[in-house]
Amino acid sequence: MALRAALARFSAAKKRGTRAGGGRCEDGFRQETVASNLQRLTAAIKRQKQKGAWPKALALLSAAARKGEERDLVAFTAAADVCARGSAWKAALAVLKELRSEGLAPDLVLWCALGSACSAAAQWRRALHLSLQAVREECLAPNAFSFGSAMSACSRASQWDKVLSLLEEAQSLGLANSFTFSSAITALANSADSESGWGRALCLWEEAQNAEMGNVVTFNATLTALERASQWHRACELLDSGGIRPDEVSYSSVATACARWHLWERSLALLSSCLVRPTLGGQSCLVRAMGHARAWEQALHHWNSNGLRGSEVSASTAWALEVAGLTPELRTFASSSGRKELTLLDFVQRRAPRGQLHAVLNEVRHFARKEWLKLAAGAKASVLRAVLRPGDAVLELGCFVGFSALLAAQRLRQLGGGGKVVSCELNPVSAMVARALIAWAGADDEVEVRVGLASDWIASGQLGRPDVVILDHRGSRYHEDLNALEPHLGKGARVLADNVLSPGAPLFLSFVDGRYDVTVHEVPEFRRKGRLDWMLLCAPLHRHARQSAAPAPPEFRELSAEVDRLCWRSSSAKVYGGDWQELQEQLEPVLRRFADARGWTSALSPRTNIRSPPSPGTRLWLQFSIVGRCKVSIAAEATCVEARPTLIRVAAAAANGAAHVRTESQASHALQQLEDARGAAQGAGGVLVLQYVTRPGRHEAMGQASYLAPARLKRNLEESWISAWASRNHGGAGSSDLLDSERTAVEDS
Ligand SMILES: C[S@@+](CC[C@H](N)C(=O)[O-])C[C@H]1O[C@@H](n2cnc3c(N)ncnc32)[C@H](O)[C@@H]1O
Repeated sequence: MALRAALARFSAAKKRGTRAGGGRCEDGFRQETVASNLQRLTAAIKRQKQKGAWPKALALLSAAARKGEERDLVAFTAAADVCARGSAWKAALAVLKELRSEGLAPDLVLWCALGSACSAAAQWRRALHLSLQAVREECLAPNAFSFGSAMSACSRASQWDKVLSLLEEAQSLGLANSFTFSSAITALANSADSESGWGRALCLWEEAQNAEMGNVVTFNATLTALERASQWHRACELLDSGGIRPDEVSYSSVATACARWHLWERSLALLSSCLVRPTLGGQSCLVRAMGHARAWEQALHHWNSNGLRGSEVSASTAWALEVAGLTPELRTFASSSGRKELTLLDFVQRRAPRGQLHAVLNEVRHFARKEWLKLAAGAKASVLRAVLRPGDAVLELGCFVGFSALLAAQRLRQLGGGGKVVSCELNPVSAMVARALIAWAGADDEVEVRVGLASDWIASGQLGRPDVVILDHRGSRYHEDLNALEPHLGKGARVLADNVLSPGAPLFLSFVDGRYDVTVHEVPEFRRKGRLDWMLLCAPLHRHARQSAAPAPPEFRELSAEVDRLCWRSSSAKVYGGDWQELQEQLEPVLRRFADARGWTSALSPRTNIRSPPSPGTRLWLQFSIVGRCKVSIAAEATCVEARPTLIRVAAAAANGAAHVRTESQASHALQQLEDARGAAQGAGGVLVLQYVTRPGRHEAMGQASYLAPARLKRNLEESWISAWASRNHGGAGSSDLLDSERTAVEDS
């Protein structure tokens, strides 16, 4: 509005100037400058949208304010749009605040942008409020777009009941359109109950058609609902019904529906009749269907003749060959990404002597200290090692470059040899590097890497009967893949799931409840200062004690969708640290409550055989760094509160301990004490599970000091000491204003 007013003033001034003989008056010149500054500012902000670079957009707004330049509703709306693209809902709300402080009032377009920002960040309640309620509070009337935006937010969060009631409301207000119908049908397609939702989706599609509100987007949403519910014949019928001209998405959905039933010939015919290039997802499904039918020649031909090199279809093609017993040259299927993995291979081969497994592992760790790699190293490696028993058949989902697979092989050797590790990896470059490293380490008899989706390998029935399953691929898939694996699990099987707390696997946590005996190991994340993670060790309960899997709570589904979204986004674009932190702050209390209520969090040390456990009440000298939220180093006297053959649990007072470590000499003194404690623990032949108490009676995060090597201990201690100092002096992260992390990011940018 302000921009429109400015432009109106500008053109009036211009007209006056023309009538006065063509010369510009001073006021006209000023108006022109204002208008052109505004245009420039808005254009600069809009340029950030593609990358979702919201800190830059906010910085541009701030810079304009600093220079005393005018900012109007259009510029603020553009900034909110960029925030929506970057899923930065807090930043979007900051834009609203700033707009109001300028004396401007938001319009419907801005409310929709704010709603979209919340929707993109899986904040569906906020999105609903901003798109509809807040609009009404401002005495504005929501339009069809407001409803569509609210519905798509609820749909993304799997709130399908809410979506359907919003559709009814929109219909009663005469505001339903193709967008609202598409949102409702998409919600049904995404519903956990898609098996029964497809009928409802078809009805809505007919309703939309009758009201002349059906378009290709609504049509495709209906096809997707049918595809997800495995209704391939109904999907084919709808495609042929002639109501709408199908596009590449329509063909790909139906082809995917057929491919799910391994009807690859039908799927191929559909994709071939599509005039535009079918989606990569559809082609990937087709090639996988060919793989399941062992039609590897057709898979290879399709991949070759459709120019699919370097695309996501490559992994499926490589899998189709491997599952048929062939060993394709993985380099052919590798895309250009994977520079880091190839550099790692070169690094290790230059430094570790061939055939020395131990040296290879060390060099991978060494490399990971310079360039971050997503490895289960450090304390996680100790948990992994402790789970293994002599002769175990290990199945790992998520091999990456083979670090944890090699660790498992090393442990099996230490346990007397025998056993085997099979590890699945989706990415051909990572799988290729893993194979090369395994061969270099001389462990190719013990470790086998399979390229392709874990679910495809499980469905192929070629993974044997594992004793130990390591889940380290994609948190949102753990429960489905484990469910498919269950019939193949050996007696006394153990399942070790990594990354359950960070980035998080809420659906898995819900899946194992009542079906597995669960222990949570809380461990520091490798090379991620201050971040704790959970490794879950799960043993299947006896058939009679086992409950059938209950549907996950809605909150868990929402959180899982958000974790997936951030992980997905981080593979192709920058995800700001604040976004991860915010997600973690939402996720952690929910998962902790769930695990605490079931008594899973009383961490059990996986190491067994403590020869002479101290009796309860014994005093032990301890020091350890708490790498959780509090970020304090502790040098403390502790009391043994429990001792079992597998565990020594101690309690220490954090406040006392923290006070000890203020100077460097105190830090080194504390380090010495920690070394003593470590020695004491090892002397007893066991593992210390350390607890600290922040409030009397309240036990929180645990660390496992005796797992840590002295050099690492020293680093941890010093780092934690510094951060403890920083948080004491600067107020700490926990108490910060809602928008602090965004502000910092803006300043950084
Ligand atoms: C965290 S890394 C694994 C790290 C490895 N376990 C280690 O500690 O050395 C996860 C890997 O899983 C792979 N992945 C993701 N989804 C997958 C799937 N559905 N099937 C197989 N591998 C998958 C990714 O490509 C990635 O390399």
